[in-house]
Amino acid sequence: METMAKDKVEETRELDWALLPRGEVSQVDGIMLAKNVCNIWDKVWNFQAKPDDLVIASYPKAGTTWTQEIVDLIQNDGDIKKSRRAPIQLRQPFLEWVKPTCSGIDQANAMPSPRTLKTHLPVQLLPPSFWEKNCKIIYVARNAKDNMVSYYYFQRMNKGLPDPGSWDEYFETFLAGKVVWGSWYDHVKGWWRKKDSHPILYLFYEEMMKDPKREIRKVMEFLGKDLKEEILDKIVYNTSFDVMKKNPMTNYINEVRMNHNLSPFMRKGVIGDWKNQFTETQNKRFNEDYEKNMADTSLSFCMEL
Ligand SMILES: Nc1ncnc2c1ncn2[C@@H]1O[C@H](COP(=O)(O)O)[C@@H](OP(=O)(O)O)[C@H]1O
Ligand SMILES: CCc1ccc(OS(=O)(=O)O)cc1
Repeated sequence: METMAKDKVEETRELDWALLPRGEVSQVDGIMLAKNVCNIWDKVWNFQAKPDDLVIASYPKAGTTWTQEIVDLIQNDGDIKKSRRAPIQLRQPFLEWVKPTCSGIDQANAMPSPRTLKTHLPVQLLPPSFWEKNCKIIYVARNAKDNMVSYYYFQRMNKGLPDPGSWDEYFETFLAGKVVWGSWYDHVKGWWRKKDSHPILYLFYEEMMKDPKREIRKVMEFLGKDLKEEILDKIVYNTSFDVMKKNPMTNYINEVRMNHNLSPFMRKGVIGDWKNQFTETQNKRFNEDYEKNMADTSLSFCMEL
């Protein structure tokens, strides 16, 4: 009986999701953003940062939630109970996201300091008061191939974003930068340049995978904290893919616009998954495009182990 009821709930959820319309998009200074964000752009742009605000910035699907959970655990001295107090999107408002009931800006304005805020904005669209107040920023970047694959599956399951179409179509859309939050190239390069003149800790998903403790220690030092080795080990464990996948507070489980049956929020969490998705022709075409677009930067990425 109980199982049947559960099945019914699942079925209803699936139906509700199927009937939901896709989020519309528009542009701010040539960058594609959700239309409801563009509609309140003045409010986003004029957001008043405070000097003790911390920003976690990234291109979508680069390891944002992972970094957010690491930061929250460091801020709470590794206390799991405290970090599980609420879903990640309530603990750390998503600056440029608007829901029918609230916006990230309203959430942030209602929050006591010190605040940690998440954004996917390209560097030129970050509200100027973050620069004026000299706020600390953690940026996380991921290699473009895996980032593209992850974003494709996320757009499929998230009705808040445009329908990605087929993989072959999406491959071209992504390379052309015609996705929400703009071109991957401009995003990672723009934030990379900015770190020379602003307190930005620039992290890489691949380095976090290879040596999570080393990267978590970097974050801890950047935040001015000094935690014991055993606390660091606890944070490494609790922010591992397997543990975070089971954590209801890091999986957007109650987000009605996401269909986790189509693709879970914590999908694979590996380096090099692109090899299961790219055709040989696509890989060749990608590499040519990549070389051209990355010729003017010292940034480099690990694409496989
Ligand atoms: N603790 C963790 N370790 C490794 N990867 C993680 C992780 N938590 C989330 N991810 C991966 O990060 C991506 C989501 O990034 P974001 O939080 O920016 O949306 C997903 O990638 P995949 O789709 O490749 O699995 C997700 O699985
Ligand atoms: C539905 C709100 C939402 C949540 C997360 C998003 O991106 S990411 O997972 O942080 O990369 C986008 C929209």
